[in-house]
Amino acid sequence: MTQQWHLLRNPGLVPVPVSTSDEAEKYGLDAWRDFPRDQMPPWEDYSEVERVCGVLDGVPPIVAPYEVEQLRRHLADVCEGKAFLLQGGDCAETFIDNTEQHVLATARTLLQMAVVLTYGASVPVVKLGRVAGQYSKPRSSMKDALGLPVYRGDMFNSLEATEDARVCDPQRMIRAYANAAAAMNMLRAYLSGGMADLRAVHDWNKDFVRSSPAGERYDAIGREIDRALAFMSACGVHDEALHTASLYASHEMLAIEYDRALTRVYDGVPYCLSGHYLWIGERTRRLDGAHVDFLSRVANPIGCKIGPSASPEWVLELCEKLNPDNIPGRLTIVPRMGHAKVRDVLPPIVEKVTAAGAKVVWQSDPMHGNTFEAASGHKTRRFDHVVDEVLGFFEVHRQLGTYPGGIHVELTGEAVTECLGGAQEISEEALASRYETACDPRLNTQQSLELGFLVAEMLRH
Ligand SMILES: O=C[C@H](O)[C@H](O)COP(=O)(O)O
Ligand SMILES: C=C(OP(=O)(O)O)C(=O)O
Repeated sequence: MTQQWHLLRNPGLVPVPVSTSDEAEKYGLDAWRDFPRDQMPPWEDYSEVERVCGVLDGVPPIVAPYEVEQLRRHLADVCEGKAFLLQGGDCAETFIDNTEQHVLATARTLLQMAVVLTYGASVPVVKLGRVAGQYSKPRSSMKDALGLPVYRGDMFNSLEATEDARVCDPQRMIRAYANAAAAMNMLRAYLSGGMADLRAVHDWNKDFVRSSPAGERYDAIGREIDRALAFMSACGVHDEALHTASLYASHEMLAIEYDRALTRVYDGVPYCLSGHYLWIGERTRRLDGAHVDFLSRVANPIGCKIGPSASPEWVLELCEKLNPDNIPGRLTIVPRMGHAKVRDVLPPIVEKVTAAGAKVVWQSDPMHGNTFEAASGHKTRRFDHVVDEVLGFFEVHRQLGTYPGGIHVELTGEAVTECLGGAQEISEEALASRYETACDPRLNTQQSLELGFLVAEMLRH
């Protein structure tokens, strides 16, 4: 199917489920079923999966097509160097942590980072949460350290360490849907109801600058933002944009049955409405595979992670497959090379894609190539390595004259101790004190804000 990108002509028109197999065939929405599929959950009874999907086929989706289009247009601005993309949130959202406190803390941290990044980049920052649906995880091994079937995310099984809890249960897709819908509902309400007020967000940042051991370094930017806000207020600028913000929802598109069940056709165009933006991970990006095929059929903006083994030729083929009409904002390429490799591996990829004229957003994921196991057995990352990978990503783009469009980080708005270093100097010994992630280590609030300030400095220079 050729993508039919268009502005939404009638926002009141209702998207409809793909109810007949003829219709699904027309859009190729079930073609993925015939392709090789990595990370396939070991369902015990596929007919139960189909029954659950039958329920999800008829529910109201989590996001609306006009929002998806809005995000795609914002990402087109990123593609053209007129905006910057900030994406972040839990590695793995869990049902138990889907509380107001947890979800709003993530949103608040993203808003705080976005303010300093907006100032550093002097362009709007597009905010994309790993929220309201990040419930599935690709894994490197099928067994965990205890020899149990591995945890695959709350969409599939439970983190609890028993054989029974690790059985993949299709009913969990219904819980994932309900939790995602509740989180999205609450985020919309708070973000349009005062939480995103620029002055309030800046005040939280001032608290951070006051309390951070590295506060002195960030004080200058904090004061400059203060002056800019005072200037705008003196000029009588009271624009709505100063009080509200849009935070879009994203998740890894791993549970294809779930995302397919939440796909609707709107005005002749299929949208996957389980989230605004979906990405394909490093472990499921094969060109002839089910994940790439499914995302090639829906009109959402999408991303693909690429690790150091991705060749320039392969990345170009991926661009042709996922964005045949070369629509700006449709495709984001997310290098996650590791800080020691990014400067060597990324340049030929960016050169090849740029020379071919392929329009993509380049976004750095400085987390996934920098994971290692501490002596205590905790999976961790060093804050310095994270910063260095972003720096390397910026250096590559500066040298090539291309645009470093954004960052994608695993973070939480809570004071966890999962990543080493930062101004708080979290040590290996301290990791155990608040190590709460269900999968990979996240930057805590302070480390996230510190990263925001450091990236703002990079953007200014
Ligand atoms: O978040 C990404 C992956 O799901 C994660 O890094 C896999 O972790 P594992 O290597 O422990 O399976
Ligand atoms: C699995 C993830 O990343 P990657 O595919 O890059 O390992 C992720 O971002 O959750």
